[in-house]
Amino acid sequence: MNFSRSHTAAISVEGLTKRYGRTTVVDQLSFTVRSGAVTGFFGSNGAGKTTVLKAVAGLVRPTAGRVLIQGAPVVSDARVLGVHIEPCGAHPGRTARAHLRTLAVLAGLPGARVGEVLDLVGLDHAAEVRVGTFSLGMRQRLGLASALLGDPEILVLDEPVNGLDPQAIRWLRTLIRERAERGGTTLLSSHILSEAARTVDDIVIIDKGRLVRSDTVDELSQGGGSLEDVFHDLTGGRGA
Ligand SMILES: Nc1ncnc2c1ncn2[C@@H]1O[C@H](COP(=O)(O)OP(=O)(O)OP(=O)(O)O)[C@@H](O)[C@H]1O
Repeated sequence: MNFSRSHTAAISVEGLTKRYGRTTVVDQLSFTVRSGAVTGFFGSNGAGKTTVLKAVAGLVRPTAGRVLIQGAPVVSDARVLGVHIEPCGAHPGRTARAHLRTLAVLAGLPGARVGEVLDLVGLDHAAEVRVGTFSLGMRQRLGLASALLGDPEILVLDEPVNGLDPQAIRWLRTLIRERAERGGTTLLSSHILSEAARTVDDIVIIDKGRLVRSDTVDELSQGGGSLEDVFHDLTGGRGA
């Protein structure tokens, strides 16, 4: 099914600030994620990416500022927003199928969707296996399955290729690009800049919780630099 193409930004982060005690981890951050585009979200370790993605998902309450999803305050409709941020929250003693079934019931989604997403992420053979025995890559696949349950218009993924084997990385890239062809929006963080550069349309780079660059990949490449070069220039070579 195609997603409705809206002129509104899929996600607007407006003056987002998050402090833990006296430490400011996200500092007046503003950026938008275009509807129907794939946006890569980059920053060094500890730059604040996961905190921002959690705020987008409604899992972290901003100290100041706000996040809008399709122009409205944070939503919990699995058909609009699907999120995968590790840990995926599955009880180690439950099977993958039981975990997804519970999520489907809570989200009001048809039970048949569970088998579909297990197939989609290549976990059909492990559906009855307890999650506690899963490898990192299998946990990532389960997290992706959870996020994809509602075939959401907007997908938010925190380092989704972490732990995936080369076939799975290629599969995920194809899935994200096919979603974009249907008008689906994806915001993903990654440290693997060369892989991300093959997948994304737009980039957002943060450093110490602040925006340092928001651009399209086309504009970036017109400047002559690779994503990796630009990242290292803007973050002082601290590594992705
Ligand atoms: N619940 C919390 N309480 C206190 N500090 C926190 C909390 N969550 C995150 N932080 C701190 O906020 C900063 C940003 O963390 P965050 O996980 O958002 O960074 P990141 O860019 O995702 O890093 P990485 O690339 O290493 O995953 C870090 O210094 C982290 O220690």
